[in-house]
Amino acid sequence: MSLKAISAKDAASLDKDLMEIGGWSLDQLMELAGLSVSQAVWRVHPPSAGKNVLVVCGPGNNGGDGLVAARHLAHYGYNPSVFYPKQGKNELYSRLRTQLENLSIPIIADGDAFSIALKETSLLVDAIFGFSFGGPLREPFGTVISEIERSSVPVLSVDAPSSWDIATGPPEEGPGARFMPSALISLSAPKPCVKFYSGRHFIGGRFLTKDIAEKYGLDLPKYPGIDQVMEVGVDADARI
Ligand SMILES: NC(=O)C1=CN([C@@H]2O[C@H](COP(=O)(O)OP(=O)(O)OC[C@H]3O[C@@H](n4cnc5c(N)ncnc54)[C@H](O)[C@@H]3O)[C@@H](O)[C@H]2O)[C@H](O)CC1
Ligand SMILES: [K+]
Repeated sequence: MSLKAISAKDAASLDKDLMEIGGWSLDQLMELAGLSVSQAVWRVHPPSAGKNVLVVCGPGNNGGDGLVAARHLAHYGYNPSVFYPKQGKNELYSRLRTQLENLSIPIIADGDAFSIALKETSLLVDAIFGFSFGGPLREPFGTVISEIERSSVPVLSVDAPSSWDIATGPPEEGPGARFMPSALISLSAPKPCVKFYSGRHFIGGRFLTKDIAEKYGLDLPKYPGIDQVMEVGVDADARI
């Protein structure tokens, strides 16, 4: 099956609609997004495949999804750790950090500790940037993406492969030019850059209503049963 993609501009507008018209708070959306991420992790990498999961979080809401996912992963029996080099400043992120600390989930901010954690993990969750990424990578993220590219650890990207332009995909050169995660979970709807992606593809964020899907011309995924994720297809799979 294929799902219609949503541009970065429309994705931001859809989130605004959910919050301003739909009665949602950001915490709620992020909780469901992060829950979906944790379920996608379980699908691609059950604990029997290795319990160490390194969640790399960026400074925005994509990073927030990663913080939520790390908490759920701990409750599922994984040993998550979080690399959070540029920590989001607002109260929402600070509450999410407290929740992780109360589960004794290590939160590291230092590049050397990240290099060590990368060698010890069996899966990396890329929650660095989502649909608001733009322009050349600013440090420390160029170095971080280069290290991830060089490593052989499988990667699940949240919403978009970090460093890829949301519309035009991987950069032609530099960090990210060879970045191809083995799994991707698109939230609400695939982003246009999914056409450059090959690997397992999931959709998550089970909160869209029929009205909002129609307003943005999106498909409502038919999630099976109580699942928060649905596998879309083995190959890049989106109509734009
Ligand atoms: N509807 C949903 O499914 C929901 C999805 N969510 C997630 O939110 C992100 C989008 O979050 P946003 O805060 O708008 O932006 P990002 O996290 O993508 O990044 C912003 C962050 O990154 C910095 N930045 C941007 N470009 C660069 C660069 N070139 N170099 C370095 N840093 C950069 C910028 O300064 C900001 O700090 C979406 O993708 C989903 O994952 C929500 O959870 C809610 C519901
Ligand atoms: K990402």
